[in-house]
Amino acid sequence: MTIKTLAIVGCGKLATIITDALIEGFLPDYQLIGAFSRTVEKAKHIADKVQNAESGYTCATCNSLDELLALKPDYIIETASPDSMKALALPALRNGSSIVTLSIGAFADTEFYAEVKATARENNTRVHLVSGAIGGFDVLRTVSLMGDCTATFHTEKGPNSLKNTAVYEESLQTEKRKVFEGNAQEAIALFPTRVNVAVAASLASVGPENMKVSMTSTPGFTGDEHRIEVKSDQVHAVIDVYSATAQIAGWSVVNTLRNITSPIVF
Ligand SMILES: NC(=O)C1=CN([C@@H]2O[C@H](COP(=O)(O)OP(=O)(O)OC[C@H]3O[C@@H](n4cnc5c(N)ncnc54)[C@H](OP(=O)(O)O)[C@@H]3O)[C@@H](O)[C@H]2O)C=CC1
Ligand SMILES: O=C([O-])CC(=O)C(=O)O
Repeated sequence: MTIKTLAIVGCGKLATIITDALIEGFLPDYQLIGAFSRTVEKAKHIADKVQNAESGYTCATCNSLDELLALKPDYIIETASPDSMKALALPALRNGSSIVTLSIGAFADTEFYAEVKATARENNTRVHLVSGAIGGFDVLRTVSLMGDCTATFHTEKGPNSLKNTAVYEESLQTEKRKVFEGNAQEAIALFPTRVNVAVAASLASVGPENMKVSMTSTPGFTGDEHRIEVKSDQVHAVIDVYSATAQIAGWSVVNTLRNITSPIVF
């Protein structure tokens, strides 16, 4: 197996988990050669981790996306935001870099999604939508291939994780309430970095316009509880995932990268 090169865009909490996993030996088929983030110190923090691990190669702190693209990485890990994914996807694919992304909400824009698919195909590159804080893409995709089906996504969060969103009110600290009902496109428009999972599940099944999404705020609730349900005339599948923190999303990138180079593919 030849070594694949990686670069990371968006050097926050999840990028740190992925970098630490690489340093700890979970990604032996990869070298992390570049990091870029809105705040350059954060990119430097990631690059320094790799340098300090004496990995025998250089990880560059990039001052712009163009600088990162110039490194011609085989894979770009996107752990920034749906907006940043929108800005980098087409230039990265045209550059010959495949993408592993957590900000799947970017693909709620169906025109953009179609353009990304066409560009990846033209450039012999791929976009990997990681399972993130959920799972079950296999069953969602399989059931939707078999014929008509319906799919719903419900998420439960604590009020503190809704602060700085349009639905937040102090009363949520004491009252349990449904704070959102709509489709996956409407959900990601209202919560741009909190329901990437709903868009991901919709793309794996009925599409962002047809996925019914709801969100409940529960006082004192810690973490996220996601329930995805897909129903057809033959199959009824329920996928429940509770996570106390978003760490599972970082590890899902590690899992996807391992799958890419593994002789056995899940
Ligand atoms: N699919 C899933 O299950 C999940 C997906 N996510 C997605 O992953 C992303 C990362 O999560 P997390 O690590 O917790 O978030 P953090 O806020 O810890 O890290 C994101 C980093 O990306 C940087 N950033 C933001 N926008 C840009 C941009 N346009 N260009 C370059 N850098 C940028 C931020 O910079 P600065 O420091 O300057 O703010 C920050 O350092 C989330 O925004 C969300 O979209 C998260 C959880 C689950
Ligand atoms: O962490 C989660 O449960 C989900 C999340 O932030 C996202 O999908 O963007």
